[in-house]
Amino acid sequence: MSYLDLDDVHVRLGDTDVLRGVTCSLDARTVAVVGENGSGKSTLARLAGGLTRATAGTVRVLGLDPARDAARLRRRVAVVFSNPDTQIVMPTVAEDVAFSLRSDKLPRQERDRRVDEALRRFGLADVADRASHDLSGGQKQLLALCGAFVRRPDLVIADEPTAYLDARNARRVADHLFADGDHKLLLVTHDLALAQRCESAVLVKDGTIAAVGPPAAIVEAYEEELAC
Ligand SMILES: Nc1ncnc2c1ncn2[C@@H]1O[C@H](COP(=O)(O)OP(=O)(O)OP(=O)(O)O)[C@@H](O)[C@H]1O
Repeated sequence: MSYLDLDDVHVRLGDTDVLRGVTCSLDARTVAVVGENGSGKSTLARLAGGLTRATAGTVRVLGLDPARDAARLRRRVAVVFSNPDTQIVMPTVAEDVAFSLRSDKLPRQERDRRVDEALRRFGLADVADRASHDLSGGQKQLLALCGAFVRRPDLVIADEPTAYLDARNARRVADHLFADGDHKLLLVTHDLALAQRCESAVLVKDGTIAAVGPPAAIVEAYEEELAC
């Protein structure tokens, strides 16, 4: 079943028509979103995450209407951006991960168990009590991911999550995003090798979806376009 259904969706921000009549139905477990700067990729990601509203058209994310089911959507969708500093809110690493579970109202023991498990999985157990803002850039992005995954989301939306990372940390972050699990992944990226790890890809052009298909074919079409 598709988890992102858009029907003739328009998004107008200020005096710009950022998305113009987007229709698509995405059901692959991992989907890359590629396209030139300013084409509308982040807006598409924010729309899917319920962070930006459609001006017109129909949006369904995991079958939910973001305009009516915002709270339910927030529980099931996690969004990760390129700059982890914008997502770290608590003084220590462990507190920051626990903060992600605040609305789940779990018993304290269960919450602590889930935080410990997530810290171990993301290689952050040794820095659990460190000040969040003292982490390296790579560790901060792992912390942002850890906070996203500890909630066990059905859909992870990652907008250029490896943009500021060195090759080793970029690989680590990507491996977590692609790790086996029940979550779907919508990945906005300029890293075309990373895009090709996805099962499907979307090419965004001038606020519209120019093509959807196997990543190799979409990347080839995009590279041809860039060469023009
Ligand atoms: N809040 C806003 N108000 C007005 N225009 C906006 C706003 N947010 C984005 N835009 C414009 O919408 C267009 C698409 O932006 P978006 O960030 O979705 O593109 P993108 O494909 O993700 O770009 P990049 O690859 O550079 O991150 C750009 O022209 C941008 O300037």
